[in-house]
Amino acid sequence: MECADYGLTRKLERDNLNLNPLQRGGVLPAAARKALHEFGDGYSVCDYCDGRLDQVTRPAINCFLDDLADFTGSDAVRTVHGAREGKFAVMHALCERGDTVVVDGNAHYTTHLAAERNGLEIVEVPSTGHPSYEVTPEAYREVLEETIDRVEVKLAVLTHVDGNYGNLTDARGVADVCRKLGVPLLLNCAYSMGRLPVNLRELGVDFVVGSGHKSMAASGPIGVLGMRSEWEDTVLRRSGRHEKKELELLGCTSRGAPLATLMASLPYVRERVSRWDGEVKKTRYLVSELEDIGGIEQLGVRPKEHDLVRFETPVFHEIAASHPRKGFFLYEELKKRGIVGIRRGQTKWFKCSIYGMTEEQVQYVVDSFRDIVEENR
Ligand SMILES: Cc1ncc(COP(=O)(O)O)c(C=O)c1O
Repeated sequence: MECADYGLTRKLERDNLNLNPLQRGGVLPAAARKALHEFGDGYSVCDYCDGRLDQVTRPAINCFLDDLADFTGSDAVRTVHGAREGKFAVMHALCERGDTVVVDGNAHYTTHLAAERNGLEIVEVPSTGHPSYEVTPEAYREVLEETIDRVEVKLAVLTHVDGNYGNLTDARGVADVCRKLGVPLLLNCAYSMGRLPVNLRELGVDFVVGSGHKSMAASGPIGVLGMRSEWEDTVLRRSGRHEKKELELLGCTSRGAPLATLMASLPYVRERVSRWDGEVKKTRYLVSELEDIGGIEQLGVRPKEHDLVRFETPVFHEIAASHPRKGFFLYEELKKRGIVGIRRGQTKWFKCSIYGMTEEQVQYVVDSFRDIVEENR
């Protein structure tokens, strides 16, 4: 049945309240949906190209990149296919095979893969472990100093907000450490740029990467790579054969709808970032209400500084043990109430986000969890 049309519908996930953190920051506003339709054809932004994507004036990609540089506090900015491609490009430009990079213990798998594909050795800065899993500037300093005693460290990578616990790291603190030790720092902002204020200059980092489809209301795949001017010659160096083309970007990155949606969403994203404090407040409310039910506990740093929350949920695990639907009961009870995004069959823990929901919707989510516990305990 699904194979006939390849199952190309996501009505369930789109029309219900979706708690999956991955899905909350990439929802398109009306202007981006219009741009998606307008620029859906193949090379749709290339009608008036003179050889460089970042210099196209119709649509005004050149002006958009100036605005994006301003938005991220970068000297130079380019679009890439995703946060991972941004990390890969910087590692590729700065490092040789066999070089060493230092990354935090909460790094996303794509940081590891970018390093692995570049043939780099990874040294990890451990987190504090259960229950807060915090990565501190102090731990960063210790690992960097130890590593620098042995080998040259070509690059440090810090996950601004990680995808497991939603911990917001002290980027400025880590940047101070890196600057003192002479190591360039790339900040992975996949879960922050487009949700909360991120400014390369103010944070004192060398590079920022963002993810359009994760946190910037773009259809994707698309990402953002911002840098200080001193890295432009290295990261944006040109091809020997095709003098206009930037080598690390393989000439051009996204050439159509993903870029058009990112562009259309920038004014909306700029505005929503200014309301970040309200998002944090809603998330803290969710945590306090769910913990109040009993048998539900937030992991990660407290109080929350980001909308992604990981909960340990022994109460749901205990219910599952004697429930006729076993571990599937939670997914099914939520679905009955129009809530999706918690993995089927999973009851020991879950990750969720209420980013962008109204206060009424948040209250509905809270009440639903409370009812499910009361009706099944
Ligand atoms: C912290 C973090 N970094 C990077 C990524 C990957 O982003 P992209 O899909 O833009 O490469 C993710 C995606 O889940 C993430 O959570």
